[in-house]
Amino acid sequence: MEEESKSLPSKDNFSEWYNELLMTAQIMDVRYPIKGVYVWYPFGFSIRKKVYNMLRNLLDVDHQETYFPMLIPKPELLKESEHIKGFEDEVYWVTHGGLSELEVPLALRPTSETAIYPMYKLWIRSHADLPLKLYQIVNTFRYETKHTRPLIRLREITSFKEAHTAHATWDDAEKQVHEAMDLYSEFFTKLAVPFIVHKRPEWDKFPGADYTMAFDTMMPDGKSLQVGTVHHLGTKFAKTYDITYEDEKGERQYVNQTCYGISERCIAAVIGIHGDNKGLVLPPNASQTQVVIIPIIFKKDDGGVKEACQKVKELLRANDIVAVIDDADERPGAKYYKWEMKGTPFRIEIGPRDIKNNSVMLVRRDGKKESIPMDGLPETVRNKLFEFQTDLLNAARDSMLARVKACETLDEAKQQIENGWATMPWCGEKACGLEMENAVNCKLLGEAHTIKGAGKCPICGKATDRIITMARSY
Ligand SMILES: Nc1ncnc2c1ncn2[C@@H]1O[C@H](COS(=O)(=O)NC(=O)[C@@H](N)CS)[C@@H](O)[C@H]1O
Repeated sequence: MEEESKSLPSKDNFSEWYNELLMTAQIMDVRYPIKGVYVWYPFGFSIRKKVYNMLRNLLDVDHQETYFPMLIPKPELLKESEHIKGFEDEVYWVTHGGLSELEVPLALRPTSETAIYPMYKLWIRSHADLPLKLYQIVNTFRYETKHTRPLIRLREITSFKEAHTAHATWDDAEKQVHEAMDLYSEFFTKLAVPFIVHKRPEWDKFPGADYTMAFDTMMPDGKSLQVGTVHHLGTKFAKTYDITYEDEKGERQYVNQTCYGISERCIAAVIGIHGDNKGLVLPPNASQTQVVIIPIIFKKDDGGVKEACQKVKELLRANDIVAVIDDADERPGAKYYKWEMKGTPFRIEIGPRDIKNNSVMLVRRDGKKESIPMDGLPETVRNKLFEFQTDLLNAARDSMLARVKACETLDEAKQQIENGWATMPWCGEKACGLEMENAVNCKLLGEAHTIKGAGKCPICGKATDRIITMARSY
């Protein structure tokens, strides 16, 4: 495919840089003729594949993967009133089969509670069937009216991982909420994406949920990106869909449920947070290729360089490190540019001098360059890969936390969210919360366990130790 050789705009203009990079690095093609619907380039899809395989491996420890229908009959979708209130203006409808109008309109799943839970009713009979922990990775459809953007706000969400669990008691479901949060923490840590977990305010929780825990990360423009959510659903859906089980005493009880979702926003976060003016910077767990080997040949006789490259590639692959040799007939500099644009974590340069010293030149994507001996090469490279992932995460976390600031007044908060997040005391009343959102023109992300403090609610003046985070959001 034709590589776009255009240079990137500066990352200081994040939105322009982000859009240009998605095309130049061949992640997603935004030219599909439906708003909010985009096309994966094969390279972008290789990132998705790597990232979602990692997510599957984490889930498959104690979940089972399955697949539910995309089409949902209107009566099923409308059953849970709070849920449908939250989604009715986002649902796409299928009204015809060929030339004939359908008797019952069918919704394209915006999320799959209303497709799955009628089946859970049929599948769950006794406490022995619990806990039931299933997930699927599917496309979902939401008629988003806010600004659509590839990987961030799509109308066809192409990589929607949704897990749906059922438990005997509210506490068991609460335990599952925490297990899901631990799994998400591990997943985002492996992607070197820092996050703060906020409990969403009552008025912004998932429609039909008891409460919502959200994983929020900060994009370079200071806006928050909700990259994952975990919802405690209590018995609301169980009562609506009559999902009951027979307990040990033979009595019928409603199940308690949770659901938790991650979409391709996790990839938007990796690209946005770690990328630089030369292109993508991919943590090893997000990149199909971890090391590209570049032969440095000056004259006809390559002095054994080609052979050495082959040996290094085989050595690394034998140790589960994905290495490729770029032996195209191109100047090394042109190769560096190409692989840096694609965000490959490491480059190994091998020239006659390296052969003589029995070493290779290891260049880390962020520029760190060092000569390492051939002896123990795979072990050294593996350690360097892990070091890179840790350095990326620490740098991103430090930069995010440096931009979260405790503010005394709403004016100060308004100023602060121009380029970061503000935290302020909040009495917990919805009226005050909504007034804070209006005054600062932002979203209240909610309260975070990790953010402590005390003060007076800026609206009603009541003393409180509840601290809330405010941010501009995607
Ligand atoms: N239009 C969208 N484009 C891309 N990602 C989205 C979009 N809408 C939501 N998401 C992502 O999908 C995650 C789950 O969506 S959700 O509405 O919060 N939760 C659910 O749908 C629940 N059924 C859990 S799967 C969100 O946390 C967000 O990261």
